[in-house]
Amino acid sequence: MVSTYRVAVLGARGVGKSAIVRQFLYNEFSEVCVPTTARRLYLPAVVMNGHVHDLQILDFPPISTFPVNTLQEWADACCRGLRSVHAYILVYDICCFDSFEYVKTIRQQILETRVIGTSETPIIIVGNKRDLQRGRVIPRWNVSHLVRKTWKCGYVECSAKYNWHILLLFSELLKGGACARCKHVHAALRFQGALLCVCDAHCAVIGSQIKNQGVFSLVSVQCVGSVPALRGKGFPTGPAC
Ligand SMILES: Nc1nc2c(ncn2[C@@H]2O[C@H](COP(=O)(O)OP(=O)(O)OP(=O)(O)O)[C@@H](O)[C@H]2O)c(=O)[nH]1
Repeated sequence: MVSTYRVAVLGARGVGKSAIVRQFLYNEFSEVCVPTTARRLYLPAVVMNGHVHDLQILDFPPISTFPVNTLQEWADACCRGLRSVHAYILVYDICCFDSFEYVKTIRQQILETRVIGTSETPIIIVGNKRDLQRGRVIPRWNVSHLVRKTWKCGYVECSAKYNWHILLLFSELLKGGACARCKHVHAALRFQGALLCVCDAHCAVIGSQIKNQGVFSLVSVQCVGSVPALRGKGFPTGPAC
């Protein structure tokens, strides 16, 4: 069966967490700032390098502290599921020093409180709003060196606005985590060279843009129910299907 890979997206207010997720899933971007007030769950399925992965992407509102234990995690509705994810995407705005400090703090708290046996949980640091490069507050090399060499985390800069490096970000994430766990995936579920996103919330044909970013291609974003080859293969389908 396809294994589910749970990913949490965290960061300070307004750094572009939701914009990154929505650009990845729906190829859309809005200049309007709508603050996230509750945790949002997205359930895409992606195919990468011939393997199907069920993803759970959890877009969290800014949290004040990472929950230190399960009790605290479940007492705060905004934090639910945060400690048990398989990977963290920590987003900062390259033009906002405080948002990088936030990422630093949350990363430290994750390390200090992480569940025993999850020491390998990957953390990817993301510098968003790369299109506003002129307003960058910390030189790229400094951040990249700190994150890669000292923290031993992945580092990606992207622009949700221009859909720049968004696929790269998710491909890095899958390469570092989900792909390593999916060696058992059945050959019948292989679809070469395609990345297919299925969102159960919308469950409709969303787009058919072809993108090539080396590691995988986004061939079409559509409801699995409308892809004959995938019917009956155990994929999640929403009510509209
Ligand atoms: N220029 C530029 N603006 C961006 C980019 N990504 C997001 N924004 C803008 O930044 C603002 C905040 O984006 P959101 O995606 O709502 O940020 P967020 O981190 O989810 O916000 P909260 O959940 O409320 O903390 C919006 O006005 C977006 O249009 C980007 O890559 N470039």
